[in-house]
Amino acid sequence: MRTVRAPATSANLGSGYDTFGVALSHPTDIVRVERADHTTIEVTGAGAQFIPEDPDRNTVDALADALDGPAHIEIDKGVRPASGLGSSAASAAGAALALNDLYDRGYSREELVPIAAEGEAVVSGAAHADNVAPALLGGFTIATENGVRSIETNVPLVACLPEEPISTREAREVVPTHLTIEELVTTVGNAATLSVGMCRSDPELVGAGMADEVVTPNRAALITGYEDAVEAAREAGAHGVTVSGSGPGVLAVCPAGRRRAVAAAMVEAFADNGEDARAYRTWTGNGAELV
Ligand SMILES: Nc1ncnc2c1ncn2[C@@H]1O[C@H](COP(=O)(O)OP(=O)(O)OP(=O)(O)O)[C@@H](O)[C@H]1O
Ligand SMILES: N[C@@H](CCO)C(=O)O
Repeated sequence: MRTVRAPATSANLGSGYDTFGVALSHPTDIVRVERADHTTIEVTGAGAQFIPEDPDRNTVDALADALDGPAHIEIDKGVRPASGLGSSAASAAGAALALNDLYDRGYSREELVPIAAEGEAVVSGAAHADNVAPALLGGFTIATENGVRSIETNVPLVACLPEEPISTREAREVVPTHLTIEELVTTVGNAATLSVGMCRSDPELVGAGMADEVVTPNRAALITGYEDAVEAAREAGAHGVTVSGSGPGVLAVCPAGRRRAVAAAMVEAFADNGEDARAYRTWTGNGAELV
């Protein structure tokens, strides 16, 4: 038996669609694996009622196949599904690390990233690695088709989750398929600024680099109360605010001492729009770990 704690993650960070991701210090999923003749899955915890235990529809079965490691897999969800905090990726990363160790497959964490990304394809239709990369490696990650890069960083964050779920599959349908050269230039500048900010653990630079006018506005339109939440967070001291992953979660970066105020302001703004929301005061964190 192996047990892994795997973190929530936030992908895109505005300017890094399908590329950037960060691990959050909490919430986390706990994944337990035990050798078995064939794979079975048991899910408990946050939003468990919305997560299929049928192996063909759960992210973790693809990993048991890829690692040739049939197992009874117990997932205790701390990361609510369809929230924008990489719920499916937390389970996939946790199962990948646990099965790799249980069956002594010897893959490095970097090598496990594309394997875990295949689990994402089961739920979103695309094997994007921007959640599984930080869930496995921790810190800030840049996932491209040429591989994944990661750096340790220390940035205060608030993740606010409205109740109304949004599925990644549906949110990918509103992403534009083309952009202008002006939009490309602006996006490159913002993404580079954000990367420098992460390298320096500088929340102000990270916040500036989160700006995005290409993907984020279309995603934001799916989230009731988004504009008000952004405005409230900024008034409370946030340096930058964006859609977390495919939403409906909203991610704010702020000075460490402003997290409580930013969290309260966002929850109140959603409530004013008739949306229940909860906020996590968190930091960039570590990747999945055996416990
Ligand atoms: N182990 C799992 N954990 C969570 N969700 C799962 C799992 N296996 C399958 N799913 C399904 O995946 C969907 C949630 O994944 P989705 O990518 O939409 O959300 P997310 O991972 O919270 O968000 P995001 O990727 O935008 O951060 C739900 O439909 C859920 O039933
Ligand atoms: N990059 C992905 C993250 C969500 O899984 C998206 O925005 O669709």
